[in-house]
Amino acid sequence: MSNPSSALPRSLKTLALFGGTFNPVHFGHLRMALELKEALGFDEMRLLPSHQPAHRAEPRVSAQARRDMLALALEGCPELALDDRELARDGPTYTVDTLEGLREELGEEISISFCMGLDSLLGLPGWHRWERLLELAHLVVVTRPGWHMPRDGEVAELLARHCGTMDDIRGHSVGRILVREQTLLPISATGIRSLIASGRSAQFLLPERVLNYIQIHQLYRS
Ligand SMILES: Nc1ncnc2c1ncn2[C@@H]1O[C@H](COP(=O)(O)OP(=O)(O)OP(=O)(O)O)[C@@H](O)[C@H]1O
Ligand SMILES: O=C(O)c1ccc[n+]([C@@H]2O[C@H](COP(=O)([O-])O)[C@@H](O)[C@H]2O)c1
Repeated sequence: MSNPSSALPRSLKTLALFGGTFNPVHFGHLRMALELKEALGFDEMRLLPSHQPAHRAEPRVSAQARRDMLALALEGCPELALDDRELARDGPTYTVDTLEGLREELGEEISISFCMGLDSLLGLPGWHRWERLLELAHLVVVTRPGWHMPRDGEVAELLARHCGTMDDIRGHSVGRILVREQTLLPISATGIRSLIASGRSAQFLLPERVLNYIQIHQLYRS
């Protein structure tokens, strides 16, 4: 007699990572991570601050301070975790290195998803060894207002080849791209930095504890 459980689709443990400069972390990031975790049912969602962002000028605020603000923001939120492994590596922070390290640590029998806004996906062909990324993880992409799915080019081809569902992500450890429409809060770290630099208030855009940290350490003042 056949085993009925053999007909069930495979279901792996699912880990999601949401990487960013987080300079500073704000409610847009936090809501995006929490909503993704709840809506897609990831077992774990980690926020991953980058050390020396590969593709932009080095932030004036240290990686340690950006990490500390993230830790403050996550206090009292057991749904989201901090993963500060990128801070331990010198040189430019490349996602491919992080994912290779995670694979070495966790093995092949776990589904890993790297989450990003659509703006980040459009820049993917500029990422270091970008073609390797889908051999190490899935990508979960959240559409952002003002940004449109490409109709042609490398990213459009990538989407067509790897497009998948949450069932695919649970059933495979790597290789799918899930695109999700989600309402994002219209908040940006650039906007917050410029408010503070011009002496205005950034209250209600980011957690109070993070704002206090910014005030105590006099960050982002012009
Ligand atoms: N308001 C937002 N809601 C959801 N996701 C966001 C929001 N802003 C940025 N993201 C996403 O968060 C990730 C990290 O972004 P980042 O740390 O650069 O934040 P940012 O606010 O865009 O910063 P900056 O204004 O300095 O570029 C990226 O994948 C980006 O698409
Ligand atoms: O690996 C790369 O080449 C690469 C290039 C650009 C961005 N990333 C990653 O994408 C995430 C979002 O980056 P950012 O700068 O928009 O906050 C963050 O985890 C970065 O390390 C990675």
